[in-house]
Amino acid sequence: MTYSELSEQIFQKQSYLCVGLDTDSRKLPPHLLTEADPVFTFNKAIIDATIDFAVAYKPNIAFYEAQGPRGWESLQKTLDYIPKDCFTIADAKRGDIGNTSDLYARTFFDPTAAGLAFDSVTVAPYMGHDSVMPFLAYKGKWVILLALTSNVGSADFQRQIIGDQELFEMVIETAKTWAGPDQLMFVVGATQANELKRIRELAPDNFLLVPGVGTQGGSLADVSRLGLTKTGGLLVNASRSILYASDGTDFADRARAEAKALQLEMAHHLATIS
Ligand SMILES: O=C(O)c1cc(=O)[nH]c(=O)n1[C@@H]1O[C@H](COP(=O)(O)O)[C@@H](O)[C@H]1O
Repeated sequence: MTYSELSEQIFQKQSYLCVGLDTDSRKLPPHLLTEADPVFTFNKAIIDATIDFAVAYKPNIAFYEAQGPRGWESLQKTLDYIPKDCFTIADAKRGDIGNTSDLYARTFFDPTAAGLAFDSVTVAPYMGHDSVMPFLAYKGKWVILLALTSNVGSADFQRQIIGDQELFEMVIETAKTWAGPDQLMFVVGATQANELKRIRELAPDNFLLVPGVGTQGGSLADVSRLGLTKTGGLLVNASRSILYASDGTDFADRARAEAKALQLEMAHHLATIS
């Protein structure tokens, strides 16, 4: 999906919601456990329930890998089920020496080589340019680079001062020389809204993937006020607050209500940008 197609979807759906498919087999509604593939059955119901309100879906790969080969199968079926006009994110947080990153990129981008057909993958910047380039070699695919993450440990390295800037600022400035906003997004945690003004100065045109609203307590209002741009420029993720709103037979209805509430607030914020 291109930058302008993603932007169009946001204005069409009046939403920049990304539903995080962090499907934990231990948290599934009990009545689904007799299904042949409970994880896929759950994901299918969540996608059906939220599709009117979401522009993106982000399966976190850990939840699937932890299930062994069955998990990978559930992931493949889930990706195939997501409508093609939605942006898809493999939240894998990969990055390694070049030849290894090359295989990670194949895993998430190249169905002709037994891989998956995601639009994007999350990548850790720590190993530098040659660990990121193999992902960027796939034209039409996106790298979503960790900049300032939502967790407390983000202070350990990302907030350290190097020269006259913090490490996450250096990551953004340097990575911008590797690819344009048509292929590169940055992850900024919703819990880091105070830094969004500075981040928008450094990256005015890049999409930001912002996880951490809902269960982690980030504010959608603050993120939207400081992060929205004329093209949208944001994908705000919520996982647990949508997926596990209920573990009863009403789980999909409750997930839909959570997603709808976020979308309604997003429509309101979109109306404030001209
Ligand atoms: O890259 C991410 O998506 C990510 C980065 C970050 O800084 N914080 C963060 O929570 N995430 C992911 O976003 C999702 C957040 O889930 P909830 O807190 O349940 O909404 C999880 O899949 C996390 O792995």
